[in-house]
Amino acid sequence: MDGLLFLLAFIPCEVLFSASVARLLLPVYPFELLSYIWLLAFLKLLLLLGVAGGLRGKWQRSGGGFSTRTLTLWPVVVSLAPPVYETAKLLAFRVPVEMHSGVHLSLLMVVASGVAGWFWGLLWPCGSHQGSIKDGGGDPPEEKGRAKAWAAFSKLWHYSKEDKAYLSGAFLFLMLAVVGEMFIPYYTGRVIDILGSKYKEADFFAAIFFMSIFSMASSLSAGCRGGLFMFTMASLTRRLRVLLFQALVRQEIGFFESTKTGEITSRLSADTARMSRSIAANVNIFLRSLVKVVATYAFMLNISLQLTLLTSLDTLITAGLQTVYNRYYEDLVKKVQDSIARSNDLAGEVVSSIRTVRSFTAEREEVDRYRAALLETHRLKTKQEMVQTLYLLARRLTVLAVHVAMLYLGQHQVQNGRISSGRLVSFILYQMEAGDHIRTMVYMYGQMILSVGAAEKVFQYMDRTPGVSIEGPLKPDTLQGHIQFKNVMFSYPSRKDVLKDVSFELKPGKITALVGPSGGGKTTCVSLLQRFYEPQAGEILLDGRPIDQYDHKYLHSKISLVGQEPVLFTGSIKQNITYGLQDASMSKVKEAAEMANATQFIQKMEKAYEMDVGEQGGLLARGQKQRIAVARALVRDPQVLILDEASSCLDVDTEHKVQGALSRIPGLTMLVIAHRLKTVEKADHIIVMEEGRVVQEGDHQQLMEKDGLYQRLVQRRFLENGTGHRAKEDSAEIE
Ligand SMILES: Nc1ncnc2c1ncn2[C@@H]1O[C@H](COP(=O)(O)OP(=O)(O)OP(=O)(O)O)[C@@H](O)[C@H]1O
Repeated sequence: MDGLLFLLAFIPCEVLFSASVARLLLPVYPFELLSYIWLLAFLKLLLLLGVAGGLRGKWQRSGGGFSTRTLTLWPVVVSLAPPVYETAKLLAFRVPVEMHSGVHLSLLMVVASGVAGWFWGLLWPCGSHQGSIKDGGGDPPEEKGRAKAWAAFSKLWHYSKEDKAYLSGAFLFLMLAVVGEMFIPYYTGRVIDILGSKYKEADFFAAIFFMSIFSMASSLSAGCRGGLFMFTMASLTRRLRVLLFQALVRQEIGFFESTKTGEITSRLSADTARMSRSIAANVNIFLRSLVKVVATYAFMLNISLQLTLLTSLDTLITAGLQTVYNRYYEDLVKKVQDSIARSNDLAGEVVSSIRTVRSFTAEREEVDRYRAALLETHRLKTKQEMVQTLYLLARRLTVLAVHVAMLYLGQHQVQNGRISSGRLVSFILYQMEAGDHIRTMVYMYGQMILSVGAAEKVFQYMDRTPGVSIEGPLKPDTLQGHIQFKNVMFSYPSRKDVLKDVSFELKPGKITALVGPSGGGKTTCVSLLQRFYEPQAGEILLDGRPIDQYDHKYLHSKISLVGQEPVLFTGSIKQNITYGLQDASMSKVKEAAEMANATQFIQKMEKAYEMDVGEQGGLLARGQKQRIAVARALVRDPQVLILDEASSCLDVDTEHKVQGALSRIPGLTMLVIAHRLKTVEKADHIIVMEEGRVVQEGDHQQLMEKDGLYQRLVQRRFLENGTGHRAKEDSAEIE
């Protein structure tokens, strides 16, 4: 229906113009016929664009019809083809301008362009919107995708501006290299002609001389062009990586939970490299090929029009084959890459959890899983090779067929004296080059779109606004460390209602303990206090001001956290204690280590504070890691200290010493999450949480007097510890 409506709207306009207006006004038109043809073409273009606009509006409302591109391209092609043809004919062959008009011609034009559009759509299904009449359904998703890809490409271009000078140099050398190369087949043909006819030494040496000059100049320019493009590519990759990393580390914690590490690292490594390649390498090769194709065709047209037309047939078939192949092959490449990534992920997961694998004797299952993943990759790769082989076969057969036809026609033209044999050789050389470059162009175009796709993904991360803003302005000189949770509600993206209307207070100079069954929401409260997430309702106040109004760096220097699993980084003990600080003195480091009761074991080490802790602190025991983590929190003189199960790996003596040292810090607000009774009962205030709610509050004495969850938790464990074993009592846990 849409197609019929399209024809019903366009055919009358076409007929009106070509059959009536065209003839009617001609007798009274005072200027050249060519200008009349151009004038008519523009008038017709305006009319057709108006009709197209009407159709577009109708289809936008009803949600059907053809794409915007088709509705623009069709009027442009149908209107401007005749004047362009007449002008080219006049300029190239000095043939007088003719006025082609009439109903039959108009109908023929509409039908011919319709068939061409249909054929185009068939040959390039993904690009059907570029020219096919019927693309059904407004702007298809691929068109939107491609438009987005081009938007990403122009953005990438923007990031390359810093290398403008190098890129301009590269383009200049590109043109020089192409111009030089273009003359080589010409002089080859000329040499053959000189040798075949009456031999003139001067002509021969002149031809050889120019050929050498052009060869040398083009080789030199090609080298400079390649070098400059590669240099641009390397610096663009580096710049993009830094910018992306900068954007990544600003994202909220939820982003890292919902995005796989492999995906982030592949954006950082593979995608950034691929996108800069699209600017440097792909654009370089694409442009080189484009310029070469245009130049080669100019030379070929100069030699023989018929032979050039025949070559165009080869070009069309080759380009069609390459496009179809590209789409299929790229799809396969993507599948192979995904499959390789899956097997790598699998291997990485097993290696990093080898202890678990070993203790559950799952080695055999893991090897089987890895083998299956590799087999899938192998299957896809075999398919990829097969597709490549079939494509090469089809391409070679086409090239061969066109060559035979060209030699046949060429031989006729030489026999008829229309071209010399030397010029036929030149033509064949040009034709071979043109074919190669058209294939490269189509391939590179596909690669550019593909790499622009990678760029789009990278820009998605680069432009992402962090879910939790870290731009607060507050940096007060003094801070009390008074914290209030007021009716806080919170859900994780993957888990609803984790905190339900939670309200409590942490007072300066006091130790508050957060206790309760596992999964009650204790660590979640800490995460909100650290601004890893944003609560959905309620507010968290620090000294009466919403916590999100504080400056990011300031807030984290005032609120220090020692988490459940102390995370250390590769580097010395000192570097780990001063992590994130630029100006911590050695005496401050030693003081913090002393308070964390870490001095003793550090001094026993060969290099003391300079000792390397290994990857993720792997060379230290868990208790030692925890003490370094405590020292790291204390070295920044926090006003609020959060210990989330921070002493779970410390022996009771050590914990006692650490707590003693901490209690001597004046005005420190301390929040302790612990399962160990000895730790909890010393707290000034205890908050009991269960299933995301605060169910009880008070000190140990008050809570023990009430018949509630706290009492039950304590009694349960106390009964267990009632055996009198000291060791057991030490590890007595509330839950
Ligand atoms: N990052 C997360 N994404 C989704 N759900 C989470 C996440 N972290 C915790 N949860 C869920 O939220 C709930 C509260 O977890 P939370 O870690 O705050 O409890 P907890 O009281 O600290 O437990 P534990 O004492 O075992 O550390 C749990 O049901 C947990 O499964």
